[in-house]
Amino acid sequence: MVEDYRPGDFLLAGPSATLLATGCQAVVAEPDPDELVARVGKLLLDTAAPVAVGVLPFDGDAQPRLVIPAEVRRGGHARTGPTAAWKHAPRVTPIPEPAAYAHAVEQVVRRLRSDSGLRKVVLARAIELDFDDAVDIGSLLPGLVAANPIGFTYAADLGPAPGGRALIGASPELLLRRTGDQVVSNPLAGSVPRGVDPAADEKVAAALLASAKDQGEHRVVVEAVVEVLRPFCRRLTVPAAPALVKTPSVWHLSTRITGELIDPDVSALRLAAALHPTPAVCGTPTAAARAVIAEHEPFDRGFYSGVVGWCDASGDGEWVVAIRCAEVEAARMRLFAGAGIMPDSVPAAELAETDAKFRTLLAALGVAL
Ligand SMILES: C=C(O[C@H]1C=CC=C(C(=O)O)[C@@H]1O)C(=O)O
Repeated sequence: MVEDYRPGDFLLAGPSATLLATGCQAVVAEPDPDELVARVGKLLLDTAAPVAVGVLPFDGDAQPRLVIPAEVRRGGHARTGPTAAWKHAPRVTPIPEPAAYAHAVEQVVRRLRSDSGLRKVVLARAIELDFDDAVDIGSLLPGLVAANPIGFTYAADLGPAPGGRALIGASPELLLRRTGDQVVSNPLAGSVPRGVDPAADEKVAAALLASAKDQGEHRVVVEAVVEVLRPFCRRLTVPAAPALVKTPSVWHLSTRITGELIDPDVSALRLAAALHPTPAVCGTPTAAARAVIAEHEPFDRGFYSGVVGWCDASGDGEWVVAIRCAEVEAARMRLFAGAGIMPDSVPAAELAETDAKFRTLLAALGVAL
């Protein structure tokens, strides 16, 4: 099914299910979450479409893009495919330069140490890749799925632009899945680049699990997710300590939170909108962290660190955090990667972590930094 993706389609290929949506009956771009949920719900009933699909941006005032597709195909875990071979290396423009990012981390660390009200800020950087020819997203997706079997590979159309505009990525982070009255959220935070050989890899993973800085960085995310979900759930199960999960390039601390809804009419989209943005992509407290991000990131995040997924008329759905991704427009790709900054963060380590996060897409592109 992944091989059938065409520009303009929506794809979400996860560990157990794949969804490919084509065509467009309607678009909802309403930023107000309550209004968005209501409009999508009404359109799903009016059109009898099986699902709505799309993306919410990082910025709460910006327009989301949810689509009622014309046709939807669903299957199990996607089959894997070969990595695309790129003929020419792209021109690479970091935004900002790596040294400037490290400097910004240093300034945010200083701020976190002096402002007791601010606990965590996620600071991101971008890399622009300019190719000679328009990027063929369809040829990238099979390799991305193959390389990220436990993650969620996605491609979402971002609306009209000459040559199209899309968000593509492979996220390891499930924001929210609702199946009937059962909900699951699997926040990730606290990361380290994978080791170069098995022994080194084991060592960095053990160090991550033992790191007070990473445990603290993870804890604020779990606390925030629990605080949002608690009022909606009659039962919420939260493991006492995080587990380790790995992507091909990064180890993460991970907590799988499960719950049972009090009111099964609360949709997956409503819950995802309530959770977004968690401190895994923004910080704590949210408003203060947003302000620090606006001050230090020299670009608009757009849909990076937003939410991507689907929901149906019954309220079921699956929404993942839009990370390890790039916005693609014609021959240009803008890749994003962020890291959770804590008062004891080391700028060089956060820079290395974002480098490793970029590798999710760079590996699929066959591009080395
Ligand atoms: C913000 C990103 O990752 C988040 C998810 C997992 C681990 C993270 C971390 O350890 O900083 C981030 O919170 C990103 O990949 O751009």
